[in-house]
Formats: sequence, C-alpha cells, structure tokens
Amino acid sequence: MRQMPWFGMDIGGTLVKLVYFEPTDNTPDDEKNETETVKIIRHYLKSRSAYGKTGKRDVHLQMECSIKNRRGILHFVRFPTSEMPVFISLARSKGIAQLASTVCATGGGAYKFEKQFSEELNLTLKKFDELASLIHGIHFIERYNPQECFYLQNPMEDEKFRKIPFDFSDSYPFLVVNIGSGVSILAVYSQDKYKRVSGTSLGGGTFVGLCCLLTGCETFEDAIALASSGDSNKVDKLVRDIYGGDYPKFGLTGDTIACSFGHMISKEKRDKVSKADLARATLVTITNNIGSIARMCAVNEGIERVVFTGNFLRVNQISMRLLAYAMDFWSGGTLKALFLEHEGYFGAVGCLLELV
Ligand SMILES: Nc1ncnc2c1ncn2[C@@H]1O[C@H](COP(=O)(O)OP(=O)(O)OP(=O)(O)O)[C@@H](O)[C@H]1O
Ligand SMILES: CC(C)(CO)[C@@H](O)C(=O)NCCC(=O)O
Repeated sequence: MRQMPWFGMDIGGTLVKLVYFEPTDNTPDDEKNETETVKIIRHYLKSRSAYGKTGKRDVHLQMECSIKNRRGILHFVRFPTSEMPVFISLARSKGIAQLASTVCATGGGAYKFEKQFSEELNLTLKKFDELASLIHGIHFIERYNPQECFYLQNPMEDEKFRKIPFDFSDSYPFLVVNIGSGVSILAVYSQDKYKRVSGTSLGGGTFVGLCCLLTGCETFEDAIALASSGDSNKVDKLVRDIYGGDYPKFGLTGDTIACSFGHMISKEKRDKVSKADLARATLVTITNNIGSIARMCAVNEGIERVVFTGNFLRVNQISMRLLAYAMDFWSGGTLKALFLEHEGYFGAVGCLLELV
C-alpha cells in the first residue's frame, strides 16, 4: 500500500466524521519518505479549524495516544454527509487519487459511496461495521482519557448541576445508546461481546427534521439555540393540566408530562406558542422517548450503566440533563446515565484502529 495519512471515516446518515492520526515520533527517515501529498493533506487539515462553509475540526477534542506502537495526535473533523461531492472534489484537488491507496471507512455511507471513492478518488474503502467500530472506539478512547466519561450531578438544578468524572475501568455490563440520525442501543458485556438490543427511528435526525418543519429553522445549531429559550410546558400537557395536581397513586407528580404536544389540539394555545417553545418541546419529546426506550432496554438486560453517545448530544446540554434526570428518576435511582466527551467520533476512531 502506498503511504496514506492515517484516517478513519464514519460516513453517517447526517454527518461524516473523519479522524486523522498524526504520528509525532517520526524518524528523519520517516520524514524523508513522506510523500508531498501526505504533507499537503496534513498541512491543510492542521492549518485551520474550518473547511469551506460546513467542515469543522473539533480542536477541543484532539488528544495524544499510541496506535500500532506509534505516538501521535488524534484530530477530529466533521462535515455534513450532503457535502460528500464537495469533499470528493477537494480530496482530488489535494492529489489523493495519485496515492492509489486504501482508507478505513464505516457507517452506511461506506457502502453507499464506495463506488464513487473508487471511481473518482482511486481509493479503495476498507469497510467496517459501524457498531463494532463504535464499541471498539469507546474502549480505546476511554483507556487514554481519564476525563472521558462523566455523569451529571443535580441535573435539573441550573445553579448546582455539575459534570463529575466517572471511573469507567470496571464498567461491564453497560448499555450504549448511540443517538445519531436514528438510535441504536447495544448491550456490552466485554470488549468483544456485545449485541444490538434495540433501536428507534425517532432520533437526532427526527429532532432536526421536525424543528425545521415547525419553526422554519435550517440547522441543528439553530434548532438547539431556539430550544434553549423555549418553554415546553406551553406545548405539552402535564399531569397537573389533567388532574389539577399530582396523581400520587402511581407516583406521577403534577409536573410530569402526560401528553407531549397535548396542548396543541387547542387553537387558543397554538396561537400563543412561540417557535422557541415548539423547538424545546420537540427536543424534550425526542429525548424523553429515547430515555424511556433506553430504560426499558436496561431493565430487560439487567444493566445499570447507560452510556449515551452520538452527535445529537453535541452542544446539547438540555438533552444530557434530561436524560440524566429521567434515568435516575424513573428507575428509582438504580440506573446511571453516563456521557463521553468525544460524543459522535467513536465509530471513526474504531475503524481507524483497524488500519494495518
Ligand atoms: N452540525 C450538525 N449538523 C447536523 N446535525 C448535527 C450537527 N451537530 C449535531 N447534530 C445532531 O447529530 C445527529 C447526527 O449524529 P451522528 O453524527 O452521531 O449520526 P450519523 O452517523 O449521521 O447517523 P446514523 O448513525 O443514524 O447514520 C443529527 O441528527 C443532529 O441531531
Ligand atoms: C440505521 C442506523 C444503524 C444507521 O446508523 C441508525 O440510523 C439506526 O439505528 N436507526 C434506527 C433503526 C431502528 O428502528 O432500529
């Protein structure tokens, strides 16, 4: 194989995640042998944190590690899957086609775009399963970064909630709830033993899609910003709207949501809600539904630790706090919601590790 930068690519339904490993222990011989194309690509990736209008490097996530006995730095880049044609022509302009090489890829797009990579970039995709890569990536990153895993203390208290590091070293079994465009739920028993126990099509893509329809917003970031200033109680019907107070016999307090979007059957209420309220209610509905399915899976599998991953949680403290609260409250304190700093990048990392 000709020399190729160390890449792992996860081509998802919404976002492409590209992880680039930059060895930092090069010998003078390694440097001499480095091709011009590899130098150009490294320089392009490292000299900026934004690529075109939509590509981003998450500089705050970059980290040192060892892969295949090489020391180096992992860099994390993402761009929308809809921009794949732009990415392919950019990669061609940097001379990738001349390398006639192989890259490791995962996610549905590794299958969907395989022919295009081969025909337009002269690149062979070495394909890996997205969920195997996800689990592999979680184990790898967690081992290198003692601050990777955390939980939220006092999640519903604005002044008092805190991120607390969680020691993940003795964590089996655990559930992984990966919230991407859709949601996959896996039970993990050891490094190599896991199964996909469930999933739901009501995921991060549903939140963005519904928000675009309901509010006219255009992006995930706009939808989250709108949700931050909204009040979902103007949209959702609560137990107290039905009972006038609590429903104590079954532990339902008055402020529990009885019916998501339930107020929207009334024209008067519809006329009073803002776009922000609708965005918040959409976020809360999708999040609580995922939390509820995750809880049932955890109970079914007899698992107490639930790790939430996926880019839906990016810049989305509202959902993290809700999930943390919901898992604790609805399980009577037996389930713990855990989160990981590298959120949506584990699949890309896991497939980079397969590099021969
Ligand atoms: N900049 C962004 N643009 C679009 N969606 C974003 C962005 N940041 C976070 N998201 C959220 O992350 C979700 C995509 O997450 P992720 O990248 O983990 O999944 P995916 O791999 O694209 O999807 P799938 O695994 O279902 O194929 C989106 O649906 C959206 O809710
Ligand atoms: C199809 C995948 C695995 C693609 O990543 C994901 O979007 C997903 O798990 N969707 C939910 C499918 C289901 O209903 O189980």
